[in-house]
Amino acid sequence: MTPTRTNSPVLVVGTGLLGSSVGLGLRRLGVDVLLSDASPVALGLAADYGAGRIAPAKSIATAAPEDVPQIVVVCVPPDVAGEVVVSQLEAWPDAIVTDVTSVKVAPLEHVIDAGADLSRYVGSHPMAGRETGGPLAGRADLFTGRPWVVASNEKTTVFGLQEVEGLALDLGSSVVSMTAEEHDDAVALISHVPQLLSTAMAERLLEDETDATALAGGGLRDVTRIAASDPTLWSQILAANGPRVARILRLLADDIVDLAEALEDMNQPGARRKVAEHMLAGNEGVARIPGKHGSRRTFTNVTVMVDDRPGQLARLFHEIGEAGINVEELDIEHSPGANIGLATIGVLPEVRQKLLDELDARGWKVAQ
Ligand SMILES: NC(=O)C1=CN([C@@H]2O[C@H](COP(=O)(O)OP(=O)(O)OC[C@H]3O[C@@H](n4cnc5c(N)ncnc54)[C@H](O)[C@@H]3O)[C@@H](O)[C@H]2O)C=CC1
Ligand SMILES: O=C(O)C(=O)Cc1ccc(O)cc1
Repeated sequence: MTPTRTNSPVLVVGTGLLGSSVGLGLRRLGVDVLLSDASPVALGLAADYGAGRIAPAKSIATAAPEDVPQIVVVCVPPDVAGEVVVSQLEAWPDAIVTDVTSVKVAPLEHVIDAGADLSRYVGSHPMAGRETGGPLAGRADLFTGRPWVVASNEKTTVFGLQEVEGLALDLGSSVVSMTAEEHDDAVALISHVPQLLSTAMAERLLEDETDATALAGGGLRDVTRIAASDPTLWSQILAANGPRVARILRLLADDIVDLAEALEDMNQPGARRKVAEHMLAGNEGVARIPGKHGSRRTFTNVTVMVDDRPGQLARLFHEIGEAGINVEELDIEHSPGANIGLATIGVLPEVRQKLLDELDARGWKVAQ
């Protein structure tokens, strides 16, 4: 077993999607994981699926030495995260306690207001998730390659920071340090508002009486993918970050009204320019989203038509590999009504021409 930064045992409180993923990831590294959950069903399922063993004790008072956690990871819904962090700080007076809640100011304020030991609480947030919750959705590799925010406070110790950063690194994440306020500002923009926009667009589809969705391609799918998220979890996340989210929503509403006014009469002076300026600003914004490995490098796409037959994608990748070209990004879409798939391959701009030549030489049809 590779040595880990995380010492055994780790206690995971809340064994849904996040908790069971933490457990599965740590078990894979050989770390001893104790599990606890208010729901016996969620707890039993997580244990049965290999996320760890059911914690025999709820506090240091009754725990055998081998069942006393060094670090407690609180993975419960946002509404109860603060109080669970406080109760875990009290139950395990020598442990570092972190939580993975999607907001960071509310749990921190709860710990401060409760007068609990702030020096042992280090809030954190892995920027990785799925639309479905519960232990069965857990994945050992959920955090691999994803940023994990560690939000220290004025009482945080070097030891506490090391413990939480070690956990994130062991689970394959890259650590990003910021304050709780900086975190909540950032997630309002990159996670909470996008969730609401996706939801609002998907909600418009309820008005579709002409079965327009049958024509839907990648654009609509990309924009509405996260509209399938869990309403209970998201109501709690949004309630804990309301004013920050509302501020950005209002700016967005201004942009949308501006666009609608231009579109209502495209012959009015400046209307076309206004639409073009919004499109250009969007191009600039999207170029800011980091690509692979967190770099801001952008890739150029080549879309290849692939027959919908077994083995065709494997052949495509094998041949690209043979040509010595690295695939940086990949997207696969089925063309509605046709027996072909569209494989969009992102490569470094400098190898684009080589890729086009190699595909052509091997008889592949390039769609754009
Ligand atoms: N779902 C996602 O994509 C992500 C969620 N998060 C955060 O992770 C946390 C957990 O979310 P999920 O795992 O998705 O939720 P989940 O619903 O899958 O799991 C939550 C678990 O907490 C348990 N629980 C509820 N109250 C409890 C209490 N008082 N004591 C002990 N256990 C309790 C529930 O029984 C459930 O098993 C949330 O705070 C969320 O903001 C963070 C990153 C991504
Ligand atoms: O929003 C995203 O990009 C996701 O991948 C899903 C997600 C949901 C909630 C979080 O707290 C963090 C990530």
